[in-house]
Amino acid sequence: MNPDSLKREAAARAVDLVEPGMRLGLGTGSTAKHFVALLGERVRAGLDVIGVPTSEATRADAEAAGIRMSTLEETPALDLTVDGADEIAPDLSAIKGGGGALLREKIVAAASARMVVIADESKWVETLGRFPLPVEVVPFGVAPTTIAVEAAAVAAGCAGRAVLRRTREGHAFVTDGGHLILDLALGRIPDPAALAERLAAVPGVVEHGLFIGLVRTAILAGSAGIRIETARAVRG
Ligand SMILES: O=C[C@H](O)[C@H](O)[C@H](O)COP(=O)(O)O
Repeated sequence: MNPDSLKREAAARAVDLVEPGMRLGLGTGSTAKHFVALLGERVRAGLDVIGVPTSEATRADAEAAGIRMSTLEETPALDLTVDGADEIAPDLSAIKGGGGALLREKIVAAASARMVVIADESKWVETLGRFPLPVEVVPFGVAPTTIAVEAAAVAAGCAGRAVLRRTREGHAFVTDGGHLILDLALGRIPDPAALAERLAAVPGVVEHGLFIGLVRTAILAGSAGIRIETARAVRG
């Protein structure tokens, strides 16, 4: 099965978790896109749910699929968020933000009683860090912020270059919130919690793509079928 079919399999399993009346956080990326499409099919067949999108791209997809949309202002507490991930470790800590949506994704996930990550099995890793960690920063002072982000990594026991994300056309990539993304290539993150704390303390950093203690369930699709991993204890 090709990776896109696996993503769809994982998304289909997550749709089975949706119950009538649920307030849903809708993730961003190629895997979450399958979830939105499949959810749309259920909605058009009569399922009543409300969705809060994690990006403008997802908002457009969800609206096109016929899903009733809301905002966190109108609906500040959500029942379930289903989103993709760039890497997931055995403790269900994750790296997100490959599509640049990490800030809204984290806000939506934190407002949800439950976060489920859907992915093909290639995203499962023993240790986070092979995927460059996205760090969302304000444009003002991006040069010193970049230096401080690299120093934060060293202080947290890892090291690597932070590179400004660019579009294919060579322009700086700008997030839905009007910020920039630094991709921090570390190879391996021995202590994600320590790195998260260090990055959060850097002036100019808006958010980082380490999701720690947020993911409750990971639905992983592989050639041998679906595997479900559940966090033992999250958020105390
Ligand atoms: O910013 C993007 C998100 O965090 C995505 O959920 C993540 O990059 C995974 O995307 P995909 O399902 O396309 O691999």
